[in-house]
Amino acid sequence: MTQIWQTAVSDVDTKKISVLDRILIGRSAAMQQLKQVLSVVAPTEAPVMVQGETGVGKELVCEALHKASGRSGDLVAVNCAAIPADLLESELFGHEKGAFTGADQRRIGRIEQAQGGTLFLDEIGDMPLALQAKLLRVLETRRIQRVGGRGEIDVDFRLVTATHRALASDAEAGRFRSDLYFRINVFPVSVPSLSQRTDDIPLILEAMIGRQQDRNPDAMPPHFNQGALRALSAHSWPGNVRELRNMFERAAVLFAGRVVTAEAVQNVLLPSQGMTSVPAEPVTMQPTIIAGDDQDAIRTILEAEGSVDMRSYLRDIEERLIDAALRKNGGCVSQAARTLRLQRTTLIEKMKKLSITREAVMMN
Ligand SMILES: Nc1ncnc2c1ncn2[C@@H]1O[C@H](COP(=O)(O)OP(=O)(O)OP(=O)(O)O)[C@@H](O)[C@H]1O
Repeated sequence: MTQIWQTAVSDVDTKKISVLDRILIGRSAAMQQLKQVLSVVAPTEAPVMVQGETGVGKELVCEALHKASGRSGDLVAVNCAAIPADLLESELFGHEKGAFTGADQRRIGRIEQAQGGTLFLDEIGDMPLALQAKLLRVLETRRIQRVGGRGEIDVDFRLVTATHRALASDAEAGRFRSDLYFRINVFPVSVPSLSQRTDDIPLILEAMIGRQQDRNPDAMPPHFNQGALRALSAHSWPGNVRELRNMFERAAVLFAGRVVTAEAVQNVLLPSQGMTSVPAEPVTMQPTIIAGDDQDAIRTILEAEGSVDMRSYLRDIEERLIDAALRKNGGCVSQAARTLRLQRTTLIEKMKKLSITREAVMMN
């Protein structure tokens, strides 16, 4: 940390740190440094660009930043890569009734919804160039015009962005507007990868067990012994905390109420070295690949245990797919249903049955 930063963070607000601690689990040096930086920048209006590998917790950092900001409005998240380019403008800016075929009523866009709060533009590197120009204008004038609207509306929101792309090189190559890049990259924040903070794994697992018990107080959590924790620390975690969460969800089904050993980690929970096959977004994979991945684990567990609770296993897979589809589509149930190739009503029924709400999914 530079001298300037040391001076800035020496006076951090402990209340803000505790808000950040509740959301961002981890006491490693890398996480503590990140939380100190966030506590300084949270109450300001500076646009923040969150950088980091896939699954590292960029969206969670945005949530933490919003909660610690003291802003009274909502946190509104838009995944620019998940919304078709031709719909993104009206999603962000809203539209007036009759603005285009199918616009049978006025719709308030996400930017207006973030009034007084925080607008999180995830995967901003995937935003079409024409829309980038419109966003730049909003950031400069703090006004928007709904699609098909005449008047301008004042907007007050804090912008947080994230991307998996190398935006600086995209800007140099003309794939991303460099003026917008400089406007949004006022405060870059880098989230450390899980392999840089393996000390945090036990705490994160503890939090996951706590969350599982909140959801289902009768669930018997798996217990990771010291050997298992050492095996988890030695793993390379290319999918970061999302990969850890997926591993935990397997453990919760396959080792409910039982001890997880190093052997179980290596042979069942993280069977291939490096685990490069772990999906960043399980929902984007073909069903046969999901089945293939889990098949090895199921075969091993059947050999070791003689049985597996099929209903609970299938329920877990359904929950994971619905969770991932809702996240991928920014909480929109109709789009999530399309992603899962289900009728909207079927998805709603399944969500009710599994006690999944889009609000809970988007908050986690
Ligand atoms: N420090 C943490 N403590 C607890 N859970 C975490 C932490 N960091 C990430 N997670 C969990 O890991 C999962 C992935 O996090 P998130 O979606 O924020 O990652 P991301 O960096 O935005 O991923 P992507 O680049 O793919 O969009 C989420 O379930 C999140 O709750």
